[in-house]
Amino acid sequence: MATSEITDDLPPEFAGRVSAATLKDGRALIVFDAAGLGEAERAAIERDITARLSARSDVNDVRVVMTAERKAPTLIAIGSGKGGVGKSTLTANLAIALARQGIRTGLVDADVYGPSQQVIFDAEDAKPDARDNRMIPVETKFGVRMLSMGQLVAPGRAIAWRGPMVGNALAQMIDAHWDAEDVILIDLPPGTGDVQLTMVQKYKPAGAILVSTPQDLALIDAARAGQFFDAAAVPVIGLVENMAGYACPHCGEVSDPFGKGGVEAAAQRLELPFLGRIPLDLAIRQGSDAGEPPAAGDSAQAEPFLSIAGKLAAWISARS
Ligand SMILES: Nc1ncnc2c1ncn2[C@@H]1O[C@H](COP(=O)(O)OP(=O)(O)OP(=O)(O)O)[C@@H](O)[C@H]1O
Repeated sequence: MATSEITDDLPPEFAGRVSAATLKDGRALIVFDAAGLGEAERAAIERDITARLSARSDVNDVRVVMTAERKAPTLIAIGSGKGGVGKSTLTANLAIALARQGIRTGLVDADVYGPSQQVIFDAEDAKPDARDNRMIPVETKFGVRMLSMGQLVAPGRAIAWRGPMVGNALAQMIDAHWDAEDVILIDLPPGTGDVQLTMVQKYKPAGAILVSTPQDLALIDAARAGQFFDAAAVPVIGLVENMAGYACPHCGEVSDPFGKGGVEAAAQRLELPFLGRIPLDLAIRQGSDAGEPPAAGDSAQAEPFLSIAGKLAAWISARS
């Protein structure tokens, strides 16, 4: 659906103030520059836009974002000491869970070595547009807009990038048109490399969440990543244990292939909050691979993500 078709339904005097108008899967998003307008006038315009667009048969949800007094979105980094521990899975599901709690959430996939968010979000073919030389995040069907390293380069090429290119790509994604978001989750590559350095030097996140499996080695690396954020004065919001407790789909018996409780014990030792435990569950992997992240549904697999998102939301609201 062409953008001009939704703006056609708005009064002509709004034209100069509408900085973005998109319609995807029935969800209309209008970003309105409300500079200089009073509270009552802004509210009246918001009501007017909502009423006009809701009247369309192809619209079932309208979001109007007034931009004049917007603060920059809160950046939250999701990191891990080593790869493959479920950082991307956690980031995607947390973003969706936050959005379900009414927090306008975006996602930046900065995992240069293995960007995977387009797959999880079922947005593999989406390519971001640009306006005023800045990228426009891609809409997804989960109410979370996103940008990914995987959208900037051909598959498999990113791994050859060197520091400055990585920093540049990160800058493009963070400086994009995040006009509609209050919070942006950043899926970092594992470890403490170029992306993390650029992040803390140029785009210091408000806080970081670290994810680890309960294995000793993963935990040692997670502690190291924690020290890195600590040294950069980025508060660690807490630790998440992933892939703990495997429930056999056949007999239901719960076993602990990587041990259990190690992350909670490590959090205690490091004097960091423990945010929750996500079981090793085939349905989580299958949902991610199929572009159906569990946090978007109401299955038991959604529950740990919703609970951790609730703690993150509380942390964010306590600091603002
Ligand atoms: N709790 C879980 N239960 C089952 N499978 C999981 C779970 N968490 C993650 N996975 C699966 O494990 C694999 C690795 O997860 P993911 O890509 O999220 O890890 P990562 O830490 O981001 O890895 P990388 O750093 O390599 O990108 C994926 O196939 C994912 O679907």
